Amino acid sequence: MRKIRAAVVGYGNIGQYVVEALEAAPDFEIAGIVRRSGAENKPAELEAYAVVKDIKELKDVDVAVLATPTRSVEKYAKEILAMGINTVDSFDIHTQITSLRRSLDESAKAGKAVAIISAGWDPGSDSVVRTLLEAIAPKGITYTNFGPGRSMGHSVAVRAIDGVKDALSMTIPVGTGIHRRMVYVELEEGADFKTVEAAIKSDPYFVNDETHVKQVPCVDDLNDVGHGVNLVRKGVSGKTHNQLFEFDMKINNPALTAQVLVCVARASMKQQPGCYTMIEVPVIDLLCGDREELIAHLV
Ligand SMILES: NC(=O)C1=CN([C@@H]2O[C@H](COP(=O)(O)OP(=O)(O)OC[C@H]3O[C@@H](n4cnc5c(N)ncnc54)[C@H](OP(=O)(O)O)[C@@H]3O)[C@@H](O)[C@H]2O)C=CC1
Ligand SMILES: N[C@@H](CCCC(=O)C(=O)O)C(=O)O
Repeated sequence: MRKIRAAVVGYGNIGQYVVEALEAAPDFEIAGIVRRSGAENKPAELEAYAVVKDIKELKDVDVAVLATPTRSVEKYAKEILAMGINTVDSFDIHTQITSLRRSLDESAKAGKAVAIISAGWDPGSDSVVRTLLEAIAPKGITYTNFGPGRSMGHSVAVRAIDGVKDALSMTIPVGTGIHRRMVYVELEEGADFKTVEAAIKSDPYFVNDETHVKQVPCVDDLNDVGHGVNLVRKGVSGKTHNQLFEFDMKINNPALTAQVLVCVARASMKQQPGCYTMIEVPVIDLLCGDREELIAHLV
């Protein structure tokens, strides 16, 4: 069996776990890792791999796993799709997903490649669960309650603000799909706390939620990448009320996000050119193995 050759773009929290998930997958091999600094200060665990500044320096890449900040996804995806290489990402600004999908659909078709976007756990695997629950109880309400836990996306958005050395954004569930954001910031020398606090509260990641910003001497002393979700739908199947479904998980956030990225990287190899979200991809395509055996085992 020819293995799928994957490149990992960005070696932060998610990127490190993507490398591990690719190493554990029987049908993948790592073509290399793309970093802004290239091979400079190459981490010991990447010794066996090519670490480069530009994906063009890697050979025969089938799919690029974008483990970059969400706000950099579109730029990287457009460049890579134009080379005819598939891309997968975990873009998580929910209100911008349809416009990213339209934009990357054009790029993917032009490059004769496939993009699967917003494929982490939320958006991502939770989106598939929400879709299934809505299909089996078409009328009703779904509540997605996160945490408590570290939101990587919110923490990345805060770290990008001028004057912030490190940040941790904790998502606290207050019930019925409403969340409080507790943001812990370590500031650069001379940075003004009030200016940073105002920038955080006006960022689209935070603007609609109750947000508290606290200055701390060392974010690393507080850091815990655990997270989770309690997703509940109560609704109506046919004309029958009171159908109640619940999906619950407690997870290591970057490890789960990375595993979802790897399974959609596999699925990208089986789609026609274009851009897809996870709910548009046949779930069997996420799995490795013989189709009939999977059906016999899972159906
Ligand atoms: N949908 C979902 O469920 C989830 C989505 N996510 C998304 O994953 C994204 C990445 O999270 P995380 O791994 O914690 O982020 P990190 O900041 O730890 O890693 C991102 C990496 O991308 C590279 N990079 C490329 N361009 C930039 C840039 N302009 N600024 C900073 N880094 C850049 C860097 O790697 P290098 O130095 O090697 O170039 C950096 O380390 C988040 O933005 C979040 O939205 C995360 C969890 C769940
Ligand atoms: N996109 C999140 C994962 C889902 C949880 C969430 O959205 C949140 O904590 O706000 C993340 O980046 O960690």
